[in-house]
Amino acid sequence: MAEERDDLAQLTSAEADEIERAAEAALRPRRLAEFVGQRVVRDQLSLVLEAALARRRPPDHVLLAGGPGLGKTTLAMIVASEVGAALRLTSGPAIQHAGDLAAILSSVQENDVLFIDEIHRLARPAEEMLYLAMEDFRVDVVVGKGAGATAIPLALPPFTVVGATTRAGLLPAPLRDRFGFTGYLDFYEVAELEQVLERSARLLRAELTPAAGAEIASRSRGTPRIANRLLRRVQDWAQVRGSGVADVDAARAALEVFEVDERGLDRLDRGVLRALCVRFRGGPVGLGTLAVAVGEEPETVETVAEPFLVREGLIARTPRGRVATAEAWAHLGLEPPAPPDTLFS
Ligand SMILES: Nc1ncnc2c1ncn2[C@@H]1O[C@H](COP(=O)(O)OP(=O)(O)OP(=O)(O)O)[C@@H](O)[C@H]1O
Repeated sequence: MAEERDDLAQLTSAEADEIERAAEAALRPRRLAEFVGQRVVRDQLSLVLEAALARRRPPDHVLLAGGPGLGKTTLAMIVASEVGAALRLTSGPAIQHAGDLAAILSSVQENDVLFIDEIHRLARPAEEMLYLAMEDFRVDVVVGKGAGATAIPLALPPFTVVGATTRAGLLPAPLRDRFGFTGYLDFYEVAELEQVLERSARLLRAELTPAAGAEIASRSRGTPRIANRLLRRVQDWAQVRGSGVADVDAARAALEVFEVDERGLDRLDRGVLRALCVRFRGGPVGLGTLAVAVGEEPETVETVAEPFLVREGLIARTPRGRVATAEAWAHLGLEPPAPPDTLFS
């Protein structure tokens, strides 16, 4: 019975994920000119793509590094559409064995853009196969097993790999070196997120007031995916509980329902801060211990919550671990513990 309930919960969350993905896909900009913000990466990429078009050659391999939801997949799709190429999508975790990658590579067509999400999670043998494919446009297909196995070299047509990673530091240098260009995506400014929201509201036919756009943008953790998601929740609130217009009152009410505070911190962010301050008395504490305390994977805490909390000046990373700043205590409305040497003075 409990198992059945678990299955049901899984199914509904999988369905919910599917709905979120579809909603996200509908809002993706298709051309570089529609892509808001990230001026440096946009300029660099536009140069790489224009040069490739002028030479009538596929663009150099591109690596996109940056936190979740900052636009890596969107940019990969834009690379393909700007050069009129077909896009093929895969991801590091989906490629368990070198054979999986060999199958993908051997079906690549000339000029294709092969997008590999979470490329830092590729298995080592697949990584080595990818170096060769990226550099020499060749893949060695192994036929047979054991002592009788032979590698048959297969020439590949010229194509472009676009890799995406939330953790560029984990990529081995030989793989990083095979990319002709690396674009680093950073958090967005509030004004840029306002532009993202204005465009999304237009596509969703939502009536979003500029003040509500500003309110949502300032609480979106510098991330377009979050801005779009919050917009949909505000639209829900406006339709169900409000006047239909996504105004600033609807925005504030909806964000309260969804537990996004005035600085944009969500449940996970606050959970991390609270654990750090209350349970570990402000730290220093290691990432793994902190992750266990909030019931999350260390990678989730490190890539999703921490970069934003560090940028906001709420957490500091020290060689001995994470520590809460004075601002973190103030944000939670708590008093930091007195330093030990003042206890007896
Ligand atoms: N610069 C941008 N302008 C407009 N919309 C954007 C921009 N960047 C991202 N978005 C929107 O944010 C959503 C998430 O973007 P995307 O899927 O490209 O992020 P990602 O970096 O690939 O995330 P992940 O690492 O989780 O795969 C998309 O729906 C897209 O529409």
